[in-house]
Amino acid sequence: MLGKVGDFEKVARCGSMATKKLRRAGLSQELCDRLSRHQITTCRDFLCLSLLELMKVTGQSYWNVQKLLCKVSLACAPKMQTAYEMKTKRAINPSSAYLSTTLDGLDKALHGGVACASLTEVTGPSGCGKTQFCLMMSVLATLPISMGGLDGAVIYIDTESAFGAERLVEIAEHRFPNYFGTEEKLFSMTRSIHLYRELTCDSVLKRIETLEEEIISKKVKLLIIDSIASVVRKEFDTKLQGNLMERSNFLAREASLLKYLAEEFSIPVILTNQITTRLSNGLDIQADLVSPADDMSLSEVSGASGSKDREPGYVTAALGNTWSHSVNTRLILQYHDLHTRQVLVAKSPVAPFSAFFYTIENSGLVLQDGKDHPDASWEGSSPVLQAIRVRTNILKDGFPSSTAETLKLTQPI
Ligand SMILES: Nc1ncnc2c1ncn2[C@@H]1O[C@H](COP(=O)(O)OP(=O)(O)OP(=O)(O)O)[C@@H](O)[C@H]1O
Repeated sequence: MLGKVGDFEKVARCGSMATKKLRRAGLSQELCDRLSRHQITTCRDFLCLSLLELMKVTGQSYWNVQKLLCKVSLACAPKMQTAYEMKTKRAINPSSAYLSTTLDGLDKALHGGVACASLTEVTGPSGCGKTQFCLMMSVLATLPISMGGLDGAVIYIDTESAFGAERLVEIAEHRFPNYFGTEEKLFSMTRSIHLYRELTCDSVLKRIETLEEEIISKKVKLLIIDSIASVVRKEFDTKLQGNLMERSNFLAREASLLKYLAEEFSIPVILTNQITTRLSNGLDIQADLVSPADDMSLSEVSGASGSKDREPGYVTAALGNTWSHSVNTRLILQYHDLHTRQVLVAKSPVAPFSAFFYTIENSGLVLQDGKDHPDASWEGSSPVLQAIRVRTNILKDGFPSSTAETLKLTQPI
C-alpha cells in the first residue's frame, strides 16, 4: 500500500493537478487553516514536504500523516479513464466538450468549437481581432445550452485594458437580436462576465492562483486571458542574462495552473498572444503575419520554398518554445486585405491545418461564405504565410534533411 502511495505521490507532485487547493482534497478546515499558516495551501506544497516536516506542521502522528499523504495524493493524481469512457461521456453530453464559436467552418474543423479542458491560444498581429474574438466567446459562453452556449459565467483577465463593456453589449445585440431583445437579458449576460484588470506578471499569477474557488462559486464556464504576452514581454527583457530562464519558469508555472483549472473544471481556457518577426539585422518588429507554432527560421524555410528574393529573417511566436508547447490549440488571426482577415488552425490535436476568411462586424467575427474550406487561402498569400506552409509540409513529410535545418527549425530564440 505504501509503495502505491509513493507512486501516486510522485505523479501527483509533478502534475498540473498538484496545484489543487488542500481545502478541496478532503482535509478538515482546521487542518487546512493550520497548514495555511505555514504557507502550505496546495497539494504540491503538502507533498513536497518530508514525513518529519509534515508531522511537525500538522502536529499528527507518523501513521496519521501517512494516511493524509495517501488522501492528498489520491485527490490530485490524474485519474485514468479509457477512450471508450471519454467517447461515451461526450456522446451523452456533447455540449460539455466544446464551446461553439458559431463560425461554422471553424467549428466543423475543430469538431465543435473551442475545446473544454484545454488551452486555446489566439495569436496574431495588433488589431486583427483577438479581443473581438474573446468578447464574442464571452457572450457565447453565457448563452443557454440549447443555443450552443455553456450557460455559465466567464472570468475575463484583461492585461491590456482592452475590454469594452459597450462593445460586448453591441456584439450580443447584433449577434442574437431576438435573445438579447430585452434589457433584462443583457443585464444578466453582463453580470455573468467577471472582469479583472491585471497589469503585471505577479498580479496575473496571483489572480490565477485564486481562481479555483471562484470558478466553483460563480459557476464559471470559460476563462479568458487577454493577453498572456503583453505583461510578460513588458517585464522580461530576454536579452538580459538570466531573464530568459526566469521568463520560462514563470510561463511554465502559469501554464501548469491554467491547465489544472481547465482540466479540473472541464472548461475552455482562451489566451491571446502576440507575435514578432525578427529580421536578420537583429531588429524585432511586430509581425504582420506570423509563425504558427514555434520559433523558426524564415530564411531557411523561404530557401526551402525556392524563393531567393525574400527578406531574410525569422518569425517567432511570442513567448518562445516552452510556451508554444503548453497550449493545445493555436488559432492565428491575420490580415488578408483591407477588409478581410483570416483565421488559421495552426495547431490542434483534432483538426488539420485549415484557414478561413472572416470580417469583423457589429456582431463580432463573421465567416465569409464559400471561402471557408481548408487551404482556401494559400493562393496569393504572403511569403511568411507560404513559409509556414512549407514548414508544415517539411514537418509532415518527415524530418528536415540536414541537422542544421533541424536545429534552425527547433531552436528557441
Ligand atoms: N463595431 C465594430 N465593427 C467593425 N469592426 C470593429 C468594430 N469594433 C472593432 N472592430 C475592428 O476590430 C479591430 C480591433 O480588434 P481587436 O481589438 O480585437 O485587436 P487585437 O487583435 O486584440 O489587437 P491588440 O493585439 O492590439 O490588442 C479594429 O481594428 C476594427 O477593425
